[in-house]
Amino acid sequence: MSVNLDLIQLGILSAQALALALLVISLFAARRWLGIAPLCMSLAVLQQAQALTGHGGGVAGLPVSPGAAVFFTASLFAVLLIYIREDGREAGKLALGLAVANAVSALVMVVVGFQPGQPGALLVEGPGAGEALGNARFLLVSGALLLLGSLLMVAVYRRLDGVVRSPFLRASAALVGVLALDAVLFAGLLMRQVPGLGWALGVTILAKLVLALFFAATLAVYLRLAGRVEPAVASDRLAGRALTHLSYREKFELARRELRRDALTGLYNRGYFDEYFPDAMARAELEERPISLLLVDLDHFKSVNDRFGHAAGDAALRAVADALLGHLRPTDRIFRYGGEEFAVVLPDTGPQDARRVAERVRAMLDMPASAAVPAALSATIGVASAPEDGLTPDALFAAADARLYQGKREGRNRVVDANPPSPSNPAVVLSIEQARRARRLQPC
Ligand SMILES: Nc1nc2c(ncn2[C@@H]2O[C@H](COP(=O)(O)OP(=O)(O)OP(=O)(O)O)[C@@H](O)[C@H]2O)c(=O)[nH]1
Repeated sequence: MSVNLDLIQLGILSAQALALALLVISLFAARRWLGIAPLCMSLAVLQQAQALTGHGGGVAGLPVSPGAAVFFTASLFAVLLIYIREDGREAGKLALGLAVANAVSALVMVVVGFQPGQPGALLVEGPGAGEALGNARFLLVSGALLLLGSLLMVAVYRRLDGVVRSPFLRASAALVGVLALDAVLFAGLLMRQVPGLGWALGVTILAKLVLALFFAATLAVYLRLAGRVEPAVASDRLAGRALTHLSYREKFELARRELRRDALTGLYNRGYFDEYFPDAMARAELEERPISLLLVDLDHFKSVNDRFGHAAGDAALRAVADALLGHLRPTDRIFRYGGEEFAVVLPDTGPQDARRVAERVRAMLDMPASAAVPAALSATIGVASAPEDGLTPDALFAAADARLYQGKREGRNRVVDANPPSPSNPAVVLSIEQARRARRLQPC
């Protein structure tokens, strides 16, 4: 079996996808003035077009017209867009609304379809009872699949939040997964009688994959452009003005991000350290990878405040934060743990490398007075690594803290780690293994 899909049809389909993406984005962007109803109503109307193109035949060799898949994907795209820029509730309302609208349309078609020649038949001018029934069934099924697909798509997108940074990759994964599942379900429900199903299914999945990537790319471009117009994290100066224009979801994201940050330095704060560090350690243990913690404390910082004033002390803390940010890997997390104390989590880093990083940080913070820092600075650093120094966040923190204070006692401006390294003793290595095994056996 072959598909007679020529270049002109491909061109029409691409234009259809582009036009729908632009329509959805324009109506979505205009929601501030028009409300969300025009987008929802337009999508509800497009469901009819989807049923007509889908059920009313299409490309020879394919049981369902690719045009219907474009309409379907555009609806999913709208749900995802609303989820990202508004919230899950609003996205759920749209998906449910479309499923209900489809069910009502299906009912109307059935009623009208069974009254040929009656006044009501004018509503479906043309198709007879059989075709009206087919359309009704198509609408019901696609409404249900849209609802199911939306739930799944949002769940996948949410699951990848914080794991995959690129919105394009997240949206692609969510749309590809849902569309592939949709193709399989659709095949099971509607295409059973069609010969050559497996082959047609393959083509359908491939086409949906291309569609998913197209809509994900459109979404990423829109988010980037919209982000420029309405920055997700507003600057202090803009905050008042921007906040009034942000959606609830954007305000929530902004507040969540702000909650994790220290206001003075912009680094992550102690609250987020308490949330992040146990997770990072659990991940490291699960993947059997090392992880290290540096506790960095500035030396005699009180004298900076005392001699130059609190504002100069603040400027010095900001300079230290910038220096740390500039010298560590993007995967390392830097926290302002307390006043002049910083915590640095180094994933995938064992004791030797952690020592090297700590030495580099210490040398970098051994700063003479300059325009940025009013007095010479230095720092003492305590280093601890898992699994060698312990397998729990508390144990690792306590080890790094004890070494930091040892460094202070021994004269400051130094790095203290386990020296000699803890696992040099085979008994220690054994006890780490035993602790790991015991933890794995514990019920969740
Ligand atoms: N300017 C400024 N100073 C701060 C801030 N937070 C804490 N500090 C100051 O940091 C100083 C910390 O003093 P101490 O805990 O005695 O430690 P230290 O003087 O650095 O001495 P050692 O740690 O023992 O080397 C205090 O003077 C705090 O006021 C802040 O946000 N801004």
